[in-house]
Amino acid sequence: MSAGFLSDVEAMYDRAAVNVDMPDGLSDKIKACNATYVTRFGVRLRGRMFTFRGWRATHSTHSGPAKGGIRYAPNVDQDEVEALAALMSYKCALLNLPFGGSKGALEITPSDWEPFELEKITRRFAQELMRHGFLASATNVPAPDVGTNQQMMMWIADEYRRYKPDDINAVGCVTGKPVTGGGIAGRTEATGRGVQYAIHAFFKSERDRHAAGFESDKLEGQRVIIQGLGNVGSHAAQFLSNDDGCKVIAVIEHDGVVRNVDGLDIAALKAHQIETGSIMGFDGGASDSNGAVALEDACDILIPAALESVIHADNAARIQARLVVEAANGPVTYAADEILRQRGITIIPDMLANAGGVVVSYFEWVKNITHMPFGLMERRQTDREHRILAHSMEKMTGQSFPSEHKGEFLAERGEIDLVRSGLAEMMHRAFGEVSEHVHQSQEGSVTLRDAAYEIAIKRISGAYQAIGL
Ligand SMILES: NC(=O)c1ccc[n+]([C@@H]2O[C@H](COP(=O)([O-])OP(=O)(O)OC[C@H]3O[C@@H](n4cnc5c(N)ncnc54)[C@H](O)[C@@H]3O)[C@@H](O)[C@H]2O)c1
Repeated sequence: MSAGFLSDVEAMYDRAAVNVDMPDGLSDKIKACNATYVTRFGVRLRGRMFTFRGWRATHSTHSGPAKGGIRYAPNVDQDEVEALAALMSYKCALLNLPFGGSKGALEITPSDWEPFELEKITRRFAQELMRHGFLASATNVPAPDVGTNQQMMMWIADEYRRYKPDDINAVGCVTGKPVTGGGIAGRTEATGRGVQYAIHAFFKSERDRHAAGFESDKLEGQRVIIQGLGNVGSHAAQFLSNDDGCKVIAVIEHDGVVRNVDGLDIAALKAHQIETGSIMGFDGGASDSNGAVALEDACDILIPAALESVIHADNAARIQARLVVEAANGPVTYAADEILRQRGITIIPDMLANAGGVVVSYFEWVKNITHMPFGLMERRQTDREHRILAHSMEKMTGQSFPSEHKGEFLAERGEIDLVRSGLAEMMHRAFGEVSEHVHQSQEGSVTLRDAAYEIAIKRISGAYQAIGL
């Protein structure tokens, strides 16, 4: 829990909402969280009863179902869940996904429990959610977040399926499932992949890149610092170093930081973390138990991918990165956002930077409720497409391109290719819209964050006005 997370999200909303033309009172309606369900349930374990506390907040249902992850952490609270649910509403609206926003949490330290105990607790939590209308493919669809994974999503889907055997869309009640359990290829790494695509889109945009002081559009050699080597952080770090040639010079975890100015081997560091339970002591870099201070190390791109409110009024003045990419939700407080803005440091905001997860969750949900395989698509060229292709081949090769070759132009693409290309397209399109909005506004006064909020608020307001609200 971080004090002020909800009020920070609301302050960011307010700063943008004044620029959106809305009828009186509608702005307050959009900002408010519709409903938050609090549950306390008992589970018999280790010969006694343990009571757990959980939340599921539905921020908006302007478009349905409400979508958002479930977090397992020891220090969660209602404000945190409501802040995260609000961010989900804005993220889905920005990406033009047909979802409202929701988020859930369970107050628990997952590592304190054996897998079979976690299964019992998760299934019991799922029962509470479904009984109270906070779980179903048509109304409320969770996904993984901090402390949860695809196994837990599968337990939730299975529990729901047992409870509602007559719901033909049962498996679509949750996303982020294993592929063999109705999931979709590429979901596990989707948020990290989306972070990479958001950075690609930024570097492709000359005006945004120049405004942040990046001359070249090359990512190769850019010095990156990542906080959090969990699902999102480890995938983003791997993609940026392996595919793009970035140098990940520091990885910060809850118990310290590992640095290497020549760039860390992320796969080896992740293997070390899995084996020992910590990144500390990795022999491919220098470990230091004072992790938080490494956010202030010199670098080009800083990627907080762990928790909210880690860049705040007390350290924002010392951040040296030129670009901050919010892979985590809410890592920059409202006060820090103002300081970074004044210092000319660019932020790719959370609702854009980490939207890859919900985009691919959307693909998974569509696959589940349509009961159609996603991908495995065979597409035959139309005659016209074939003629255009044949003509350009003739021009390129100087050879004639006979029509009997037509049969060779079967395009077959698997699920992972479709997921990746769909994600890339949606991330680039969303970045383009946000960037365009910034540059159509008065230069300097509107940031990428303001623009993202304004676009999202406008869409939600349009949906509410369409039903006469
Ligand atoms: N999983 C998703 O698909 C997804 C989608 C969108 C946004 N997010 C956001 O990304 C962030 C990370 O989520 P995740 O799914 O990777 O969680 P995760 O549990 O897989 O990983 C979080 C990592 O952060 C580390 N950590 C915890 N406290 C820390 C601290 N004080 N300093 C440094 N590291 C610390 C943990 O040890 C862990 O390795 C969260 O803000 C989450 O809401 C996740």
